Amino acid sequence: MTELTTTLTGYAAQARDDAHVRDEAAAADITQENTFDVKGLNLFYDKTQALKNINMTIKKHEITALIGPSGCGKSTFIKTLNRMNDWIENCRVTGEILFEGRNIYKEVDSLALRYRVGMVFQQPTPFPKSVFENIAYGPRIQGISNKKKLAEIVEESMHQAAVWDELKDRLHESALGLSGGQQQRLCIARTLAARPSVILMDEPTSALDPISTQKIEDLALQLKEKYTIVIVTHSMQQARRISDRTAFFLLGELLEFNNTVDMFTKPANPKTEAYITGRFG
Ligand SMILES: Nc1ncnc2c1ncn2[C@@H]1O[C@H](COP(=O)(O)OP(=O)(O)OP(=O)(O)O)[C@@H](O)[C@H]1O
Repeated sequence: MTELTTTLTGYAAQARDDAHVRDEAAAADITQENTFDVKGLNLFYDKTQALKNINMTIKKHEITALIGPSGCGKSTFIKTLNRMNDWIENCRVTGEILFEGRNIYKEVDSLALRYRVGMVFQQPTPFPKSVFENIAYGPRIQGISNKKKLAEIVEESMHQAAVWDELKDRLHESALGLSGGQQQRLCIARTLAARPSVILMDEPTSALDPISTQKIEDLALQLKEKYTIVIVTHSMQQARRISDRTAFFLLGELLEFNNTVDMFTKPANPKTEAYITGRFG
């Protein structure tokens, strides 16, 4: 099974046991200015420490880019934001992550959190189902069965993911027949259909051609009006083009975190400068 299939199967199983979490998700405090406040976060895989004392604020309706060389902890960090690391054996977290003011390990149910904090992966991961059923999957496991309502959610999500015009006549075709770029926007539509307030994107364009990449970047810029976006990227150009703030990770530490313009024009740390100018990594 792919990581995403495992994730959604996990959602479905929990959803059956745990219907009350929808109410909890809806009750989240949307008046908070910061989406995430990360305080003294450490993460260990067995005895290996992958994240070291991370302190970071992720602001609402901004795009925050996570950059750094391979193995520095970007994916590990982004997955802590919706507790996807819970499924990794021997993974231990200390410190605090507040989501909209509430501690995600103490005050928020993990399923409720994942409804609010959706994730898009590096490789598009459509299910072997129709375009429509891919997007309706999340709402269905959240308990929505009314056909008209499902059709509305599918259409709205596809509009938001800028894929409606291209795919409205292919709703009942297999999603596996779509191009990689269409599949990735379909996966974004599927994420949006679960009504999140945050979209986590882990290298969402690394498997795509330049035109599809540009479509996803344009889409991210549109989506930040309604959502908070966190994106892992190996592309300095992409971080510069679309993000409001950039976080530079090195060997599990957050070495520098600043607004993107300042980070790229006057980095404070010589190691940041060396990385963003391509001198290592
Ligand atoms: N499930 C795991 N078990 C043990 N160690 C892990 C696990 N996942 C990641 N690591 C280790 O944690 C460190 C950070 O990995 P992570 O995947 O977060 O880095 P990254 O910055 O996203 O890298 P890349 O850019 O190559 O994707 C690495 O040393 C990695 O080997």
